[in-house]
Amino acid sequence: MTAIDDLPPLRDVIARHGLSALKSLGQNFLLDLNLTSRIARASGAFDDELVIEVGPGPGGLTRALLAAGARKVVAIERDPRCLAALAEIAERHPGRLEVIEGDALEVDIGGLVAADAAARGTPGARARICANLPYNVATPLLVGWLRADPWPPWWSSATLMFQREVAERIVATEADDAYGRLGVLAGWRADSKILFDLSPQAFTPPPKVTSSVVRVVPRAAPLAVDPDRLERVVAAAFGQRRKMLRQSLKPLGPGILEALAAARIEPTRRAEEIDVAGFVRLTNALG
Ligand SMILES: C[S@@+](CC[C@H](N)C(=O)[O-])C[C@H]1O[C@@H](n2cnc3c(N)ncnc32)[C@H](O)[C@@H]1O
Repeated sequence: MTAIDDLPPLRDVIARHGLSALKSLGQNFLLDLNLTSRIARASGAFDDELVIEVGPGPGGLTRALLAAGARKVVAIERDPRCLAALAEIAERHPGRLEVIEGDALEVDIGGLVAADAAARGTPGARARICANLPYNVATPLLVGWLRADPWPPWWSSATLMFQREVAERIVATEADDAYGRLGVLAGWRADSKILFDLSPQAFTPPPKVTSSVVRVVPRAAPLAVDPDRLERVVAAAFGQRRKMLRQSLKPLGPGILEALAAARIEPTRRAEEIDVAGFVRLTNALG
């Protein structure tokens, strides 16, 4: 295993701080520093950007991000047992690691990024997200980041670990079986790509499924539509995905056939056949 810093091996850190993995917190740790370095590098060149990491755990990926040249990492961790291990990393990299104890779903991460930018006199500067996400909150976190307001958002890219099945839903288009609500939201606001897979054995303890690293880059100018209304239309359409749109969209109220015509979509089509631009046209036509 390649040494990326002079901190002790992660297995020793875990043993010393009693960090037995908790299933309830989605804890599957990456202890192979070659792999954490690969994920950190997949985030791209850090230049002078801030990096946001959700769920640093014992700090394997955190160490890789710092070694790869992140100016500063802000890491949000829910498990207080991990704080002492992370403090050792912060001590070794003065001023470059800030650890926030809390639930990433509750923390105002955009506010933290704005505060960092203001303190440096670079208002509007954005952050990269890089994380081996806890699987139980990975999708809600990504959905929140994709729905950020204002847009373009506070993040310039996100390099994230997901279960392979979720990764496929994120990158899916109307040509794919995995296409659904997540694919429409991600396709509307971002460009997403699966970079590589990791087998369960890469993690301690191994999860039941294969994982994928996905890179998500926000679009500068997504098609204009109200996110809440788009979400309502897409939810209705995919709520009955095998039905024709003229049927599945009925709960949205009157005027469905007229809106479908205005959006140039045959009423006999099904949700899984409609691309992102089609859903945007339909939502705007529904008014
Ligand atoms: C899959 S582990 C990844 C740990 C570490 N980054 C690694 O790669 O070895 C997920 C981490 O997220 C933390 N976590 C779980 N839910 C969280 C939440 N809602 N907010 C912040 N951290 C959370 C867990 O305690 C755990 O440390």
